[in-house]
Amino acid sequence: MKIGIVGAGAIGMLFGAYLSQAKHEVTFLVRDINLNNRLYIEKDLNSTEQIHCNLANNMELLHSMDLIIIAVKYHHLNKLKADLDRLPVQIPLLFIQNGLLHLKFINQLNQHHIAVGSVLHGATKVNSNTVRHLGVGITTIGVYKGRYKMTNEFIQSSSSDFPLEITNDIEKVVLRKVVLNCLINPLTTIAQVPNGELVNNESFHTIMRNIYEEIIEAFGEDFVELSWDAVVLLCEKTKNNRSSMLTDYENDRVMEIDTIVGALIGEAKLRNKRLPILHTFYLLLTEMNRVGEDHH
Ligand SMILES: NC(=O)C1=CN([C@@H]2O[C@H](COP(=O)(O)OP(=O)(O)OC[C@H]3O[C@@H](n4cnc5c(N)ncnc54)[C@H](OP(=O)(O)O)[C@@H]3O)[C@@H](O)[C@H]2O)C=CC1
Ligand SMILES: CC(C)(CO)C(=O)C(=O)O
Repeated sequence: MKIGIVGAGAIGMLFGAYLSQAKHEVTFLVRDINLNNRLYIEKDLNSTEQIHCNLANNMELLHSMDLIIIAVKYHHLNKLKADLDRLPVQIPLLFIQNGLLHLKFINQLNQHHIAVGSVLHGATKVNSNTVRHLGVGITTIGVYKGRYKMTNEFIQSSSSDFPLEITNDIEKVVLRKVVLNCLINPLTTIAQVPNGELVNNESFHTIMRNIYEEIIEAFGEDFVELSWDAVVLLCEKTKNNRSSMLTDYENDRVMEIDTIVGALIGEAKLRNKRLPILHTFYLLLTEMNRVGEDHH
C-alpha cells in the first residue's frame, strides 16, 4: 500500500518504520523538507534499523495514497484542517491521537472513511532522524466514520513488535486509553520521571492508585473497563519511556492537557461527578504549560 503519514514525530516515525518493514511505501508529510529521508528506529540499545521512506512538504503529494495516518498532536490538527478539506474524500484517514477532543475535530471533516486508533506503544524521538521504541504495545483500530474496513493488506502488517487489532467499539477503547493517559501522563510530568517509576516508587504508586479509584468511582467499573493490573502492566511495559506529555514539557512544547485531562474531567462533569485529584493536576499542568514554539 502507499501510506502517507502526517507528522514524523515519535509515533509517526514508529508507525512509518514498522509499516515500511512490512513492505508498504511510506511517505511522511513534514514541515521541514530539509530533513534527511534516512530515518532510524532504535529497538534496543544494540539494534538500529534504517527506515526507507519518502518525504513531502505539501499535502497534495499525498493525494495518491491508499491510506493517510494523522500522527500529529491534537493541538496541531486545526492548522491541518484546510489541507484535509482539499484531500480527495475517498482517501481513508486513520487518526491515532491520545485524548478525546480529536473525535470532535474528525466530526467536522468531509472524508467518507475515517478510522481511529489507540496506541499503547512507548516511543520517543531522539533527534530529527531517530525514534527509540521504548515499549511494545498493541494498536487497536476501529471505524469511526463510514464503512471503511482496514484492509487485510494493512492488518497483515501486524508483527510481534507492532501488533495490530481491530475493534467494533473504538469509542470505548479510546475512553479506556484516555483513562490510562490520565493516570500516567500528568503524574510523570509533574514528578518528571519515566513511566516505570509510577509502579516502582511507593509514593507515586499510591497517588496513581488514588486517581484510579476516583475515576472508577465516577464512571463505574463497567464503563471504564480498565483493571488496576492493566494500568500497572502498561507502566511496566513502557517503563523506560518518558510520557508524551513529559517529553513535551521537557522540550518546551505545548502539552495535550485539555484533550486528555480536561476532557475526562468534562466527561465526569456530564455525570455530575468530580475528580478532585485529577482536577488539581489539571490546574498544576495548566500553570506548567509554558507556551512553546508550536502553540497552535
Ligand atoms: N510518544 C508516545 O509514546 C505516545 C504518543 N501517543 C500520541 O500520539 C500522538 C503523537 O504523539 P508523538 O508522536 O509523541 O508527538 P511528537 O510531538 O513527537 O510528534 C508530532 C509531530 O507532528 C509534526 N507536525 C505537527 N504539525 C504538522 C504539520 N502541519 N505538518 C507536518 N507535521 C506536523 C511535528 O513536527 P515538527 O517536528 O515540525 O514540530 C512533530 O514531529 C499524540 O496524540 C500522543 O498523545 C500515543 C501513544 C504513545
Ligand atoms: C502509552 C503511553 C503512556 C506511553 O508513554 C502514552 O500514551 C504516552 O506517553 O502518551
